[in-house]
Amino acid sequence: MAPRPALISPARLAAFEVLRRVFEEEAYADRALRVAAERLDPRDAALARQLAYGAVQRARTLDHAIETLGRRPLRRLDAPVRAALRLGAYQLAFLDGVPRYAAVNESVELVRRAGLERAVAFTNAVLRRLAEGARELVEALPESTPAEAALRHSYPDWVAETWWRDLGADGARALMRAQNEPPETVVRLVRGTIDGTPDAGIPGAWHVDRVDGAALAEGRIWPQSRGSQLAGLAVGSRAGERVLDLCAAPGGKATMLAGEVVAVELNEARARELEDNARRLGARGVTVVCADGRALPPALDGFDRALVDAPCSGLGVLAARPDLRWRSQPLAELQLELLQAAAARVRHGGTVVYSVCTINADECEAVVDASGLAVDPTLGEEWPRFRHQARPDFLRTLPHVHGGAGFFVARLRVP
Ligand SMILES: C[S@@+](CC[C@H](N)C(=O)[O-])C[C@H]1O[C@@H](n2cnc3c(N)ncnc32)[C@H](O)[C@@H]1O
Repeated sequence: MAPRPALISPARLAAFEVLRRVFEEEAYADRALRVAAERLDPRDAALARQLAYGAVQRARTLDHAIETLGRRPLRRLDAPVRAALRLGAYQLAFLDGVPRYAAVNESVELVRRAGLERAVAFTNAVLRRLAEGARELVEALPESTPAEAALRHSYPDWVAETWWRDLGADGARALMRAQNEPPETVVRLVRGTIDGTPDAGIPGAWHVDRVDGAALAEGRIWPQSRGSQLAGLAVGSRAGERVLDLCAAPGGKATMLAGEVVAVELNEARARELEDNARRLGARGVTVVCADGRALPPALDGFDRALVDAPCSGLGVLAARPDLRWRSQPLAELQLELLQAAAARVRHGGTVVYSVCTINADECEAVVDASGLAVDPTLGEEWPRFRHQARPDFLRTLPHVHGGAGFFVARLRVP
C-alpha cells in the first residue's frame, strides 16, 4: 500500500506561499502574507506570520546551514525546494516547541505537492541532516567581524559594515539581534479610549497587543511606531500656521500636525490613500497635492514649517518588514534634494524637520550637514531621552536601546 501523504498545516502552507512570492516574485512579505493568511483563523495566521517572517528574515543564515549540511549550492535547487528547505530549516534552527517530524515531513510534502517528486528524497535527506545539526551550526557561527556577524544574524554585508562604522561592534551586534525580534505593536490614539498601555515617553502613543480593526476602520487609532510619532511631534506646528509635508503618504505624520497642512505625495495611488486616511482620521486641515516635492507649483510657498519625512533605506524598521533588508538601499541624494526643496518653500525664520526611518549616518547626519542649514538645538532639549549621543541636537531612536523602530529626526532653521 502506498504511504499516506502527510498533512500540511494551514500555517505552513501559507508561510510557504509567502516565501515563494517574496523570493520568486519580489513581493512584499506583509502583502503576500495578507493574501496567503486571509482565510486562516487567528492562531494559524499568527503562526504563518512567525514562520514566514522568520524564514524571510533569516534567509542568509538558513541558506548557509542548508548549503553546509546539504552539500549542494542553493542556486542549483528548484525554487520550491529552496522555499521548503528554508521553511524547515528555520523551524529546526530557531524555533522551540515545533516537533521535528512536523518541520521535516511537512516541508517534504510541500515539495511533493509542488510536483517535484524527483526532489523529494533529496529534500528529506537534507532536512534530516538539518534536524540533527542546524541549531548547533548556527549557534557556533562567529560574530567578531562585520562579515561574520552579517552571516550569523542574516544581514547583507553592507548593512553590518555600516552599523559597525556608526555604532561600534557591540552596538552593531545588539542592533542586529534586536531587529530579528518581533517588533512592538504601537498605535497613536486619535480619539476616544483604547485597551492598552500609554507609552511613558511619547504622548499619544499606546502599546497594544494587536491593532483593533474596528478602531482602525473608524479612525480612532493609527498604527505608528514611537519613532515615527516622535518625528511628527518634533514639527511642533500650531493652529493658524501653514505647514508643508513634502513626503506625506500614507499620512501618519500629516494627520498629527496642527495648522493648515499641505500634504505632498508623488505616487498617485498613495496620494489617494492619504486622502482617505486624512478623512477617516478627521484631519480636516490636510489638503493633499499629488506632485514631486522637488518641483512644486510656485503658489506653494512661504510656509511657517515643513516636514521632510524622506524615502530611505528603512534600516530602522527591518524588524517590521522582514524582506526589506534584502532590497534596501541608501537614498542620500534624493533626501538632500527634498530637504533643499522644502527649505526653499519655508519663510525666513521658519523650521524644517528632516526625518528618516533609518539609522546610518549617510542618510541622517550627512544629509543634514550637506544641506548647510542651521540646526535648531532646542529639539534635543525638548526630548532628552532620545538625544543622539554624538550629536545631541539631533534625535535618534535605536531599536536595541529604546525598543521599537529606529528613527532619525533633526529640526533645521531657515535663515
Ligand atoms: C517615508 S514615506 C512617508 C511616510 C509619511 N510621512 C507618514 O508618516 O505616513 C515617504 C513617501 O515619500 C514619497 N515620495 C518619494 N519621492 C517623492 C518625491 N520626489 N516627492 C514627493 N513624495 C515622494 C513616497 O511615495 C512615500 O510615500
